[in-house]
Amino acid sequence: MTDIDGNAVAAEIRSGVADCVDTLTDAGVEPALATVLMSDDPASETYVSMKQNDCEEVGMRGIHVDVDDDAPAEELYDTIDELNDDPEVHGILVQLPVPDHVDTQRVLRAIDPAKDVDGFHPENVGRLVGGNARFKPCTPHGIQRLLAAADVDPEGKEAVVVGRSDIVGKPIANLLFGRGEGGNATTTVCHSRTENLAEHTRRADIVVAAAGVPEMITADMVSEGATVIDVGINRVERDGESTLVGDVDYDDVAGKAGAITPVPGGVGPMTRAMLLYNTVKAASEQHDVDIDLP
Ligand SMILES: Nc1nc(=O)c2c([nH]1)NC[C@@H]1CN(c3ccc(C(=O)N[C@@H](CCC(=O)O)C(=O)O)cc3)C=[N+]21
Repeated sequence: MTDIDGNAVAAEIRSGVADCVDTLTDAGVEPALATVLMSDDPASETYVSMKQNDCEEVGMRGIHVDVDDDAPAEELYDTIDELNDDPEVHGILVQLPVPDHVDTQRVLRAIDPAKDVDGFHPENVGRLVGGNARFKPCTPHGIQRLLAAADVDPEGKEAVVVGRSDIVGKPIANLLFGRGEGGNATTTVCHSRTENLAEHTRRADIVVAAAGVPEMITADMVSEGATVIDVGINRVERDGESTLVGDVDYDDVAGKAGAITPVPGGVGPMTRAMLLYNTVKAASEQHDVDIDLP
């Protein structure tokens, strides 16, 4: 079994992004990512600060806006409008989830599609489904890069996605069955109402676990030599301590899989790297500066 090292692949992407930042800066464009947080959840705070640290590492400008979690929803919509109108901001990410009194769909529609580096605006979702993506959503794009790094070409293979979320399950399925590099797999999407899940996953050459259920994928559910991509980030109590586990029972599955992504150090760092990638892409398109994307 090979571990697919997300930290290493992400570091390569960041290095390529840093070169793009230099090219843009030389052309007089200082690429900038704005993160917006309307939550007091400590995990969300951690993720946003990691994204800001990533910006710093590649020499990109990072702007952070905090909106009080019990402020009126209008305050978030106004913040987004201001960032849309600011020509020095190229990418906007509103950390999800937002509080219950805020309409998530309205937030996603409010972001200028040209600055929508998450790829969640309906226009960008439509383009992805139409096979003409502007910004590939960060986690699915990161997964494609991890498969490529592990020399796994999905073309003609059986891929099974477990989970049908808008941010991972749906877009990764579209990329896996779609035409183009990293696609052309025969793709099945399983979810909470799937009967005989294991029958599906056992047929898979590639399993993408994105259900949000801690360690639900066990060795009996995967075929010998399969590639297993673990998208889960679940904080659980183990022996009185809080630890991070994926949707895959790593210790069980590692002995059977051909290649597997660990948690942490697999998909997570790739999600963040592809966010930087989308931000330099956004800046290059907004200012018509050619860059060599990694
Ligand atoms: N608009 C929006 N876009 C997102 O992309 C988005 C979001 N909202 N809301 C929350 C989820 C979650 N997410 C993660 C990204 C990286 C790690 C990550 O880098 N994890 C590290 C370690 C994490 C740790 O130690 O806690 C790893 O897996 O190695 C985790 C979680 C992005 N999300």
